[in-house]
Amino acid sequence: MKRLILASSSPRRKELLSMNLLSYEVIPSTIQEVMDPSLSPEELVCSLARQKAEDVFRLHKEHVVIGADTVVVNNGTVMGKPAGRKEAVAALRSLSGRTHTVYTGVCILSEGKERLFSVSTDVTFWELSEAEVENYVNSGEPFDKAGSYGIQGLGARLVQSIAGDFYSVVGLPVSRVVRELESFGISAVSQEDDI
Ligand SMILES: Cc1cn([C@H]2C[C@H](O)[C@@H](COP(=O)(O)OP(=O)(O)OP(=O)(O)O)O2)c(=O)[nH]c1=O
Repeated sequence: MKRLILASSSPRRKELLSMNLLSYEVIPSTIQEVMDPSLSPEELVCSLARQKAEDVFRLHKEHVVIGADTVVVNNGTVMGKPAGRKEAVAALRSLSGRTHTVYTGVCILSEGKERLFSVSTDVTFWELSEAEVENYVNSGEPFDKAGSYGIQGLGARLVQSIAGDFYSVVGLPVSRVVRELESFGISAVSQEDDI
């Protein structure tokens, strides 16, 4: 039977799959993420998701592999994870009082079959004071996250509203993923199994 492999080191993606799927294995990809400026945000996240999935699929062709990538796009600027404190502070200042878009690309691969798609979600931030930005960066939460915030954590208080899939902002549009996985013969946990 085909097993599901999550080609990701993201604890969030792991959690979101755990909430919804019977079993899977985690084998993070080792690709170097390069932000190609000639690509649209949709093309960029799809390309990176595919590179991650392909990297792991190469050695596990008998299974189903899923890769994903998330970026934040604010006023035309594509933001990944911050390189350090300064970049995190600058990113949060630039997001303050504005609406940005979070793009997550997903690639699901099995022998002879591929599904590649992206999901976009608009997120509006409250106007942030300098103290709020400093305190949030001091929490350490921004450093492993695209756009320097985590909507699922302390970052929740920065967010005024969202339009779209919350879980896609967190790193995996899990309801769409579960539906797509059905066509690969991977089914979700039933309510009975869950209780
Ligand atoms: C905007 C946002 C991003 N993120 C996270 C999701 C992703 O883990 C991360 C974006 O970086 P990615 O490069 O997409 O993923 P990753 O490096 O964490 O993991 P891998 O490449 O091994 O799959 O930002 C949140 O957790 N919450 C948020 O609100």
